[in-house]
Amino acid sequence: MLHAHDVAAVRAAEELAARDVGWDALMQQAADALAEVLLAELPSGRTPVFLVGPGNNGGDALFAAARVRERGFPANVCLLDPEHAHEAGLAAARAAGVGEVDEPHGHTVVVDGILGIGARAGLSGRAAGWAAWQAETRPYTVAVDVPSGIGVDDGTTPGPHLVADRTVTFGTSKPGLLVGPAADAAGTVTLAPIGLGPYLGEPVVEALTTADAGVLAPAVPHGDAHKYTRGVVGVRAGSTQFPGAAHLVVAGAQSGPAGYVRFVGDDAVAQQVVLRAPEVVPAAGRVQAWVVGPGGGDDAGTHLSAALADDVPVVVDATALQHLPDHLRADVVLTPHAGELATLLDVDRAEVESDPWTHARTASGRWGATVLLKGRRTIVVAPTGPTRVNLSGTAWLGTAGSGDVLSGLLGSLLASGLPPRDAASVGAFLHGAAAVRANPGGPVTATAVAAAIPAVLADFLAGRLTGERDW
Ligand SMILES: NC(=O)C1=CN([C@@H]2O[C@H](COP(=O)(O)OP(=O)(O)OC[C@H]3O[C@@H](n4cnc5c(N)ncnc54)[C@H](OP(=O)(O)O)[C@@H]3O)[C@@H](O)[C@H]2O)[C@@H](O)CC1
Ligand SMILES: Nc1ncnc2c1ncn2[C@@H]1O[C@H](COP(=O)(O)OP(=O)(O)O)[C@@H](O)[C@H]1O
Repeated sequence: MLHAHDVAAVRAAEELAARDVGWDALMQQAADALAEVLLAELPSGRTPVFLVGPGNNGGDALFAAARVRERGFPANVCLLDPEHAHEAGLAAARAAGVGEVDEPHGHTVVVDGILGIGARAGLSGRAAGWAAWQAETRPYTVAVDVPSGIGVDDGTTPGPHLVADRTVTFGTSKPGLLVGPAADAAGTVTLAPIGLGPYLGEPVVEALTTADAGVLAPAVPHGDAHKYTRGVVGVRAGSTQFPGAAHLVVAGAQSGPAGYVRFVGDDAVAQQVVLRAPEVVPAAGRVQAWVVGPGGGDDAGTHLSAALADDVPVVVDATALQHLPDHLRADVVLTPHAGELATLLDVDRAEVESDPWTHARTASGRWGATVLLKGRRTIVVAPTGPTRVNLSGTAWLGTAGSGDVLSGLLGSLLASGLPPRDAASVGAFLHGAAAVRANPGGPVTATAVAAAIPAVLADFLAGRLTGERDW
């Protein structure tokens, strides 16, 4: 599991760690880790420019520049505010023979040490000018701790900021490196442990990795399992207008760990479902989880009420999202995309896209439900506990019907006994990985994604899942 902590938590951990080892030791560890990445990573034959701000982030950059120079490589520094540069860092850089330039122009490799977690989002003045130059010329850029100018705690980018190819972050990840538009500005994130671990509390954001198969443990059938103990998932989806959605939700439901799929809906649609998927039982009955909404017709509200009355976990997607009662429960998983969440909250889609985490939390708070906000980095917010962000998948997954497959898979995971946060986050993770598996580097259909899920799930359980992301 990857973990991210907010600025207040990092500050508190820093204080505690510094009491034990001293501030200078923390900064030297950060600079060491940064220099190692730079030495391994910087394109040879080009002189990097280290952009240096007034705080400790600039200090890290200065010490790292000194190390790079000491190892025989060229390095220039460019000070945002020479009067306020980190004193010891500047002395070290000068002693090592680092060059000093007034402006970064002409450099094709940049180390961004302008601002770190002490920054307010949005750069101004000279730093904003550097951001504009960087956006125009696109030098290869490594950010120190965070790209300067992003919203570190919320993942927003309300003003000028740098865009990195790689970010070397210290101690723990930060929410802004994982969620929202800021995460796109971070590039590939490398975590440099600097000994903060023992001092950090519960993270605010987590992300599953290929090593987290443990979350699926409650869903794995044991020797004496049968189809009912594995869980029954009920599907209330599709309509005569959108019969395909019924097939896709069923395909998603069949791809997961549950042992039994029921379908409840229009008779003609039910007949078609059984023709394509003869394992499905087209009759109401006891279920351990419901999926309601994809391709739903005029009766989507009735289906939602019926599913909620059952007092089992319910996945609410698409049409059913238009019929929410005032209050829901934590085991109800709402699965909007940004447009649907905007409608639910009566805001513009662009507002949701510019600050997805805040909007997902607002919806979770308003309905008391678990919210899975779909997108490039799908976000899962439950009423309590850390947010989960999904880092698997591919932009090819943005294809009609793939959300229907996801809702079916989520229903299966819930029916098999996973708690809502785990079901939603591992469902998004497997769904994204299946899209890559179905056709690495190319287009996929929602049907192909569903077909790829069982093998991806098996590889995940066996700890041999690779290539889960192609971005
Ligand atoms: N995590 C750890 O344990 C360790 C952390 N370390 C490193 O420390 C970094 C945090 O350092 P930091 O606290 O000195 O803050 P930092 O980000 O350099 O900036 C503060 C300065 O920026 C200014 N300023 C703020 N916003 C601004 C804006 N929008 N536009 C313009 N200026 C703005 C602000 O000025 P003021 O707010 O006073 O006006 C102040 O002068 C952290 O990211 C990591 O790299 C490591 O050394 C080792 C251990
Ligand atoms: N750019 C992207 N990168 C990765 N995944 C994406 C991207 N765009 C969409 N997705 C994923 O594709 C799925 C689309 O779901 P949805 O919008 O509900 O489609 P539909 O309603 O057609 O089924 C979601 O799982 C979403 O996270």
